[in-house]
Amino acid sequence: MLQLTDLAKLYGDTPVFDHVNLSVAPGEMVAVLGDSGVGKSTLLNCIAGLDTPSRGQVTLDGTDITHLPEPDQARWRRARLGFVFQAFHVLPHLSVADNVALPLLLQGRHDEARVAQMLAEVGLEGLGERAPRTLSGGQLQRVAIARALVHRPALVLADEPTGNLDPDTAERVMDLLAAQVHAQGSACVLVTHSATAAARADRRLRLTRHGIAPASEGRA
Ligand SMILES: Nc1ncnc2c1ncn2[C@@H]1O[C@H](COP(=O)(O)OP(=O)(O)OP(=O)(O)O)[C@@H](O)[C@H]1O
Repeated sequence: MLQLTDLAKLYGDTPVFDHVNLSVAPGEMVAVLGDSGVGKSTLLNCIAGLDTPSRGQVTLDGTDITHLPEPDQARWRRARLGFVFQAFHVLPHLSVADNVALPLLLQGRHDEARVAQMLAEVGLEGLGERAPRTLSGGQLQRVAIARALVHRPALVLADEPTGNLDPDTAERVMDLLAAQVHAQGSACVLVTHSATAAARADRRLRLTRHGIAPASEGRA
């Protein structure tokens, strides 16, 4: 269970966001919508420990991430977190399979069967030896999803994962992400501008300067 308690990020006296309270259950996908610049990416980075909140707490399964010393936080990220980005961030000099294997290798684990299973789950069976540059955008995002989930993380953070994809591919990628998150029981926070992508989430919330609240339907 992911828990954000009274989380705030300020620059000087100016809040980007404040009073963010949120619980995300295992296997639940929550979409965070909000105007451009309201701090959605900053919120994800604060949850991941890549940015420091000015106030409040992030806990995952009872562990307070916000106040872990950096080496422990990095270990926590490697073991418990999967991240999917808009720009895929697939490493160009590694094969597709080696990209997917990366989170396992960073923990000193070799598990070819698990990598093959993930490639099959995202519909990339047989493409493991290919170089990323030979794949389409939709296929690259499938690689990124397989990589984000291969180590069975408790928490998956997705920042505009369909932002670089055409509408049909975006729908298929979101179906895949939602199915994987549900099947593996990971809590997932999805940041998106896309109403279609947000529709795949179990809940939709809107981030404002003053907090986070259920999004009114019909407004992305
Ligand atoms: N050093 C800084 N000083 C003051 N404000 C900053 C600083 N760095 C970032 N900001 C502000 O923090 C806000 C958060 O930006 P962020 O990228 O998280 O928003 P976003 O909701 O993800 O935007 P978008 O939807 O456009 O990607 C922005 O309004 C930005 O201007």
